[in-house]
Amino acid sequence: MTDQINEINQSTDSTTAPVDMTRRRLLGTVGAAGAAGVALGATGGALVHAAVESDGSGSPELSSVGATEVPFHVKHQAGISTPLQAVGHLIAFDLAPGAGRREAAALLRRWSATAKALMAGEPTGADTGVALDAGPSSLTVTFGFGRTFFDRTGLVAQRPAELDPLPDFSSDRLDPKRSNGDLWVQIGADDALVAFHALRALQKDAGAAARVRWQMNGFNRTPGATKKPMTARNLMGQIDGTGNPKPADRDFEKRIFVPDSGRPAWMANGSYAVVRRIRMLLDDWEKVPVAQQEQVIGRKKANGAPLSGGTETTAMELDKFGPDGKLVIPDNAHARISAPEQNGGAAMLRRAFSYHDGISADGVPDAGLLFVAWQADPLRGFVPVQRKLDRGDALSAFIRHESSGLFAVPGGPRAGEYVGQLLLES
Ligand SMILES: C=CC1=C(C)c2cc3[nH]c(cc4nc(cc5[nH]c(cc1n2)c(C)c5CCC(=O)O)C(CCC(=O)O)=C4C)c(C)c3C=C
Ligand SMILES: [Fe+2]
Repeated sequence: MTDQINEINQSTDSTTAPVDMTRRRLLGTVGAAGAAGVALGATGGALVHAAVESDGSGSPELSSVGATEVPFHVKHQAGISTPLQAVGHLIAFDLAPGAGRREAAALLRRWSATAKALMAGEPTGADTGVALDAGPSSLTVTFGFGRTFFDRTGLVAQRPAELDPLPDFSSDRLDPKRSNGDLWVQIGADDALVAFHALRALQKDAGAAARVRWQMNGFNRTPGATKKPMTARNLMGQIDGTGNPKPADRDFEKRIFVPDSGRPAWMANGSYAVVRRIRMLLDDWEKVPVAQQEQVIGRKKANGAPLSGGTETTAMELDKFGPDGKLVIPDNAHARISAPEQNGGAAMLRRAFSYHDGISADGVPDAGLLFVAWQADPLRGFVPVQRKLDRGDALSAFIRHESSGLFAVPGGPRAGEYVGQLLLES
């Protein structure tokens, strides 16, 4: 068994190329989810692995989540339908004064080369050594363009209408300094050092061309931490991600990605990311009895099952009444209001990270959700749902939207190309 090569196709996502584990020579593979090691995350899958590796030195090495590699050259950029990782960094950049299209093209070329190397577990030119010893750890780096990018680069004619500003919502408490940005980078990895290493490398690549506008750091449960595969929990303790469109759904591609023939042409196979930093008012939430918390969401806290009965994956019965004559899933329950059938089919892929930035000046936890919603068109995904939530969601008493961004994320680069090449060389 010493030289056995285990190839495991981690992906439950038909739109993402298989994750490559061939670079590790494994003695054995023992997944917490069983030999195939497939676990459900918020987006429908997260690999759990624990394995013993021999490097020929006689000392066995533990090789676990670190061995998993997500490919860079794929139809859709990695980090959209990729299983949710344990660590995330979201960073927005503004082009520096004087930097235009030429500088932006050079930057995206540098960023793409760095992302490709790091996602393969390879060092970069001036490597800091922070990620030495670790494998790729499911690292993904995803790049997007904000509305202002097109003004700065003289590419307004190429700007998609989908990047029109999001409407104002009555419950918004947005900080403009932590909102929007010319460029957006999402980093995800199952190892914090690997994620930090990528973050530093990409920040250095920015050089004189772009400056960090804002940065947010998030996390999720570590793959393998639960006994069996589970959807993620958020900092309110709820199972969060159950109702997400699944890659196996017939209309998944259509809902989440711009078609191959879509317009503008440079956005073919791309997607639009709505990013909201949503503070959770945890001191208030944690005083609410669990039964009442469940009424707020419309699902059981322990297992995510709808209040109408069944298990996590049972469909909600929105018309079911209890013996008291009341709807068992209240009419202001978050899961009811946000359900596609209540919103003309509007759906999005929610791929969030939790965040915790300590205690804020007012003495309460600065913690919540780095909400990232993916869709082919924000006007048929996030916007109608948030409009409805804004009008009467029971959850709104316990959350506060503090920043917002909307980014056009082009399709994955073909071999030899960099991300956004079709736009920048159009
Ligand atoms: C505008 C979109 C949404 C925002 C903003 C949002 C914030 C938010 N949600 C939770 C917790 C849960 N959300 C759940 C379901 C759910 N939420 C949205 C949309 C937004 N949520 C959708 C489309 C759905 C799915 C509805 C469905 O198809 O049934 C759930 C239930 C479990 C699940 O399906 O994921 C929870 C829990 C928080 C804490 C939050 C802001 C901090
Ligand atoms: Fe939600």
